[in-house]
Amino acid sequence: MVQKISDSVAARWTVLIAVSLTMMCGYFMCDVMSPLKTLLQEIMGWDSVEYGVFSSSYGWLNVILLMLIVGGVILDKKGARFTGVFATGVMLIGAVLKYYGIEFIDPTIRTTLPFFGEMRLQLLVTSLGYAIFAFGYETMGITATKIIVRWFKGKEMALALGMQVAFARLGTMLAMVAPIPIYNMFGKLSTPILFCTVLLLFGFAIFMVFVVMDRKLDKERAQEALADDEKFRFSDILLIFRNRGFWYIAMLCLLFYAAVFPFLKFATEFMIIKFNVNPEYAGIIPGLLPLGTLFLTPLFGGIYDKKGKGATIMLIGTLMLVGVYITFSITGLNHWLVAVAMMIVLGIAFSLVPSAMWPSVAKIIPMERLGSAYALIFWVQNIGLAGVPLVVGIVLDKYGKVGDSYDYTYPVYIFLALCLTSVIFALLLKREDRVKGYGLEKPNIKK
Ligand SMILES: C[C@H](N)C(=O)N[C@@H](CCCCN)C(=O)O
Repeated sequence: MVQKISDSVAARWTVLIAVSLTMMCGYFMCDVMSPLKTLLQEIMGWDSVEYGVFSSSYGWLNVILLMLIVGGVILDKKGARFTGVFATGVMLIGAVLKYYGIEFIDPTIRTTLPFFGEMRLQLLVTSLGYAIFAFGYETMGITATKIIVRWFKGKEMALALGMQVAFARLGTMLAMVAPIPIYNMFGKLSTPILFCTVLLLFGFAIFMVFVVMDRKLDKERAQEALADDEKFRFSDILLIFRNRGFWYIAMLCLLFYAAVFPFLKFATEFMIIKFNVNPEYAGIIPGLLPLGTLFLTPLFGGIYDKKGKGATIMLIGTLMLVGVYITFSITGLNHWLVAVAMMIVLGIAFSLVPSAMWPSVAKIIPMERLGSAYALIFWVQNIGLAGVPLVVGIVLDKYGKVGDSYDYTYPVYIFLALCLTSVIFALLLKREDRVKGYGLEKPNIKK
């Protein structure tokens, strides 16, 4: 008897690896500029506000123009194969524009824009590139999540989602560790971006493996005449909006991620200033964060699959993050070993919450609305990812300037406030689960 592709362990893990590799390349590109903040300042003359504007351009299309929601609708209407190819193509276009901005535009040329006023042309073009990239990247993120749920539901779903996040962290780790050595080797700020762009091309090619396999799965499902559980209806969005559990998890996602990813954008400089780490190696300490999550996210995902306790896992993760920022806020604690220890704790927290959060969405929202639900959650989350770096950049510039350097006290308070609020939403989610019986505390694998 020929084995069905939907039952094949090898097939679903091949799909997972292909999709995860594509995403990994995206994660590399997403944070490649973070370790270069100080160099952007020294070589191009960008200040912290300009760096904040660049980082917040992540949300220009996704949040302000609602393109991320459009991405979710495209996914639910056109399917994962089309959307994945489209999104990866968009990432590539954005990456090329970002490279062009840094490599070819003279940083002293200024331009005037309605609303924005006067700004560097280089900053504008690079930010536009980043905004376009972010649209493709986030759309690919929801696509990858839906693909994994489709191939793994009722099986090792949290482990698979955890593995995808692990690959993603590998991309972030590369972004923390590789740009400065690449810059030192070639002497150009644009070379790390070029390097990522070439990797993205590789990611595009590898996604085709998924396309081929998913076509086979579609044929098989058509023969079995499965229900049209993946058709999108606009009324679905309203149903999602009315779900309180959805809002708790979306708010938790917004606050928790806003306390981690935007911190990474400043982490290299923070290590240099607060912990006196040599700038040459300063990217290595934040690079420890993704390194830990690489192994722990699938581990915690596996625990959730087998033992449950999803809501508790998220609560513990948020509490650990609070501990990290309290430690960062203590003035006298500035030995580099403290930084290393806190990055490890942050890594554990950053494994706990995502490992339980993403599979939990699939327990709160039914499959046919999942693409839109993930898109909405990503949209809410993007408000923080785009807004917090801008706020931090402005706060640093206005209140943190100490000569040529910065005092990070207020930014640390901002991150602390975010994770303290995330604890409240983790508690609310746990209570809602008890009331509504979503099964967040139950295992994912059905016996
Ligand atoms: C940044 C992106 N919107 C995001 O939230 N990524 C998550 C992973 C979500 C997908 C899980 N399959 C992350 O933790 O990086």
